[in-house]
Amino acid sequence: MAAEFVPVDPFDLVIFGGTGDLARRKLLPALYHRDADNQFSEDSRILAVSRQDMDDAGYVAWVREVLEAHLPEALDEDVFARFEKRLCHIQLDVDDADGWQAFAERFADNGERICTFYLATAPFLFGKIAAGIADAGLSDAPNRIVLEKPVGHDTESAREINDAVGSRFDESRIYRIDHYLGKETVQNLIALRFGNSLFEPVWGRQAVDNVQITVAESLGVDERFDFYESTGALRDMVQNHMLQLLCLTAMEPPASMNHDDVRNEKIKVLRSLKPIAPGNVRKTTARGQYGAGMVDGEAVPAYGAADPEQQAPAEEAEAETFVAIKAEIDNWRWQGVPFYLRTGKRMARKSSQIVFEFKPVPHSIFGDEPLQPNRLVLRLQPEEGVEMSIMTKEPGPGGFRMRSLPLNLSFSQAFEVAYPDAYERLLMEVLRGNPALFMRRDEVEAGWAWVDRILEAWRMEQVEAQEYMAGSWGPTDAFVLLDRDGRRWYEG
Ligand SMILES: NC(=O)C1=CN([C@@H]2O[C@H](COP(=O)(O)OP(=O)(O)OC[C@H]3O[C@@H](n4cnc5c(N)ncnc54)[C@H](OP(=O)(O)O)[C@@H]3O)[C@@H](O)[C@H]2O)C=CC1
Ligand SMILES: O=C1O[C@H](COP(=O)(O)O)[C@@H](O)[C@H](O)[C@H]1O
Repeated sequence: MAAEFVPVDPFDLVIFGGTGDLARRKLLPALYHRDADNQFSEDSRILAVSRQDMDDAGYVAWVREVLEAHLPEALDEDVFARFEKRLCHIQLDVDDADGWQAFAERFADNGERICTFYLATAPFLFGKIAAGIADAGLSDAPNRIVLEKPVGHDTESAREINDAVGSRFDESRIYRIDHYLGKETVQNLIALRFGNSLFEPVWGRQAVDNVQITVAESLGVDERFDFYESTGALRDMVQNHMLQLLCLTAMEPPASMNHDDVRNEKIKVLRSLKPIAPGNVRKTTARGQYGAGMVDGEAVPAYGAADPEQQAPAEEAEAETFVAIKAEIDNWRWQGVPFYLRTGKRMARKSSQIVFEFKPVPHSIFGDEPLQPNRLVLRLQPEEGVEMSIMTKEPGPGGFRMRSLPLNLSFSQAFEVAYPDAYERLLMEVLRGNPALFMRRDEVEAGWAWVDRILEAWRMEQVEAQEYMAGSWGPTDAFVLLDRDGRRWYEG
C-alpha cells in the first residue's frame, strides 16, 4: 500500500520562537512540505511569536528567504502562494505581562480551530509561556502544547517546567519532542523487533554479548559554542536521543502500539538503569572535546577556537563534545549485557547505528578455523538499513574455510520513497492529537535522574574532557572503556 497523505483538521499553530534557528532549519521547511502535499485546510494558520518588530508581510518575506536557503529543492511558487496566506507574526516579549492581551486578541476569531502552541524557545521560558497562554484563556482542552527538547537542564528544572506547564495543560495535551522518535528508521527498530518472531528468542542475555549504540556527527559546534558550553553532549544528546534509542532497544514487548503501553515499557528500562557514581565513573564513562583535524577532506578548527589555525580547544572550553558510557540494565533480560553508548561532534563521519554483538558458538566443530560471532547492525542514518553478519563456508574443495558475510537490507533500495523528515512526522502527529511519539513526564525526569548522577560524579571526581582529533572516533578513553572488557567498538 502506497503512503497516503491524510489531511489534518483546521488548526492554529503558534510557534513561540518562530524566528529562531530551529524554526528556520526544521519547522518552517517541514510545514511547507506538508502543505505541499495538501495536508492543510485553507483556513489553517501558522502564527510565529518573537520580540521582533515585524508585521505579517515582513514575516512572509523573511520565511521566503528562509525556505530558499533551507529547502533541499527549489521553492514551488504555487505551494508558497498557498503557504504564505497562513503566515502571521505576533510581536510579543513573553516576559512582558502587558503584551499577552494583544496576543489573546489574535485568537478572538479562530472559530473551531484547535490551537497548538509550539515552544521553540529556551526552556527557562516554558513555564512563563504556559502561564501567559492560560491567562489569555487559551489553555483549555482541546488546545495543546509542544515542548522542544531539552525539557530543563537537570531533574529539578525539568520538574519545575513540568509542574508549571502541567498546572495549565493536562498531561494528555503536553507533547515533549524528541525528534529521534520521529525518524523513520527509529520506528523501523520497533517494526523489526515486534514484527518478526525471529529476534525475540535471541533478544537478551542468553544470546547477546553486548550492544553498542553510536550517534556520531561530522558537524562541529561552531557558532553554537555558548549553547554547548552550558549544555555539553551528555545533556544535549544522551539524556534524550540516546536514552530513547536504548529504551526502544531494550524494552519488553508492549501490549500494543498505544502510546501509554509503549511509554510504560520505556520507563521500566529507565528505572532499571544502574546508577553511575563517583566510585565507578572513570571506569564507565569517557568525556572528550575535539581539537583541530580533518573532516570529509577539509581542515576544521578546534572546539571553541577563535582562530581557525588553533589546534587545541579554547582554553575556557569545559563542556564535552563527546561522551561514551557503559550502561547496565538491572533486569532479568539484560543482566550482564553492557550497553555501550557513544555520541560526539566532529567524528570521522555521520553515522548512527545500533549494533548487537552475539555470543560465540559454545563449541567449534571446525578445528582451527576462526569463527566470528554474529552481529546485527541497525543503521539509523545515513544509508538506513539492517545488516546481519553470518558465518559461511567459502566455496570449493579443501574442507571448511569459514568466512563472515553480511546479509544486507537497504531501506532506500527496498522502498523507493523519500523519507519524511522527523519534524514533518512529529508536527503532523501533534496536529492530529496523537501523543505516541512524544515523551511522557516520568520518562523525561527518569532520564535526567540518571544523567544528573553522572554529571555529579564527573564533578566530584574532576573528570575533564580529553582532547580527540576532529575526524577521529573520539578520545583514547572511549577505546579503553571497551578494551577493559576485552571488546572493541564496531566502526563498520
Ligand atoms: N536549533 C536546533 O537545531 C535545535 C534547537 N532545539 C531547541 O529549540 C529551542 C530553540 O532553539 P533555537 O531555535 O536554536 O534558538 P534561537 O536562539 O535561535 O531562537 C530563540 C527564539 O526564541 C525567541 N525568543 C527568545 N526570547 C524571547 C522572549 N522573551 N519573548 C519572545 N520570544 C523570544 C527568539 O525571538 P527573538 O529573539 O527574535 O525575539 C527566537 O525566535 C531550544 O530549546 C533548543 O534547545 C532542539 C533541537 C535542535
Ligand atoms: O537535538 C539535537 O540533535 C542534533 C542531531 O540531530 P540529527 O537528526 O542530525 O541526528 C544535534 O546536532 C544537536 O546538537 C542536538 O541539539
